[in-house]
Amino acid sequence: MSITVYFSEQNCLPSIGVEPLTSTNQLKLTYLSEGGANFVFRIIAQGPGSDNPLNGKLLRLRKDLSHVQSAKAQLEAFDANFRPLFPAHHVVQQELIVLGPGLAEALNAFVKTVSRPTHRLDDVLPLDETHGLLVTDMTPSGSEDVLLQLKPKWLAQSPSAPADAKRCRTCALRAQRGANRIHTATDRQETCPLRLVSDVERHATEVATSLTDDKTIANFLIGDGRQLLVTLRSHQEMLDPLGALAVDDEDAIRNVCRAMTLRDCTLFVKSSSGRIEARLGDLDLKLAEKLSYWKEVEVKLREDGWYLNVEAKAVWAEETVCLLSRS
Ligand SMILES: O=P(O)(O)O[C@@H]1[C@@H](OP(=O)(O)O)[C@H](OP(=O)(O)O)[C@H](O)[C@H](OP(=O)(O)O)[C@H]1OP(=O)(O)O
Ligand SMILES: Nc1ncnc2c1ncn2[C@@H]1O[C@H](COP(=O)(O)OP(=O)(O)OP(=O)(O)O)[C@@H](O)[C@H]1O
Repeated sequence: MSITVYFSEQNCLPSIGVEPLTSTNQLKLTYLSEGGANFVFRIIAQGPGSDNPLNGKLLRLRKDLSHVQSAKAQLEAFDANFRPLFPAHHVVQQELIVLGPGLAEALNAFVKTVSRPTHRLDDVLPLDETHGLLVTDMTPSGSEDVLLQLKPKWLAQSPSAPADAKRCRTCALRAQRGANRIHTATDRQETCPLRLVSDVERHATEVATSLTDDKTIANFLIGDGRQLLVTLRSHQEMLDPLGALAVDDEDAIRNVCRAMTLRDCTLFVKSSSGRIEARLGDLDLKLAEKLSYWKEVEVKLREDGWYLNVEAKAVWAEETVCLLSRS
């Protein structure tokens, strides 16, 4: 299932709409996926061999939800906070695209016809958004291609954790949620981020091979890709050296938001014919409204013994995954 759209350049910006203009390329959009904040569409040329000026890019369009920023604001935040932190080839690139009149209405009708997560069926595109984002397409293109999509999460311990912790922030939260039978996608991976970036090769290798059966990707994670993870870790640490519980001034809060974004971003690793492309995505700046929630999480992890693995007897389980509990 697809929807036909027309591509053109307007004042040096790419543009798509539902009305053909002079010198336009006819393209098709198919629904790829969606999250809590955005819809993601594939962009396909109309016929085999046809020119696709947007080849290698996906269309990411924001949802009509109050917590989601406009495309321009998303791009500004990305440029100001994250683009400078990593080499360009290691980041999912973003650029603006103009949305023509009637496109949002057409896409809202289109997404009603495709198979989507049931809990997101009420989500729609806003009718007054003038722009979308073109992002680097990390989906596998050939049948031999393999994609690993993972959240590296907290690559260093939380500064709010006790010094003698037996669990890192990611493992502590997983244990706490697990006691309530709640498991996020990251929890289900059952990995410890500290082990992934451990200097002890055995730890990093075990985590990498548990994340993927693809040898080229596993070797990348413990080889050339390690530098990217270590850079990510150092930005997480530098932006939040004190922990959410200790911050109160505006600059520090802004940096915690940046650090929390880097602790929740996605690493896409694509292997095509032995070649690796690795990029960090989902670098959408988190908003300061979440600070009280992050503080609350830290207080509970500390007070209820999740960091120290001395949680209440009824829910106690010996920690076996976290680096801090292993030799
Ligand atoms: O609380 P965490 O560390 O599990 O991270 C949340 C993620 O959970 P997961 O990575 O799956 O374990 C969670 O991911 P899912 O929705 O579970 O896919 C969100 O990314 C959440 O951020 P936001 O509320 O959407 O801004 C994330 O919340 P924050 O990073 O803002 O705390
Ligand atoms: N650049 C990309 N390349 C390949 N797949 C992508 C890309 N960007 C997004 N996706 C796919 O689309 C899904 C939803 O996209 P995305 O995570 O950007 O949505 P979101 O609404 O911002 O998510 P969240 O719920 O974290 O706010 C991703 O989980 C991923 O599978």
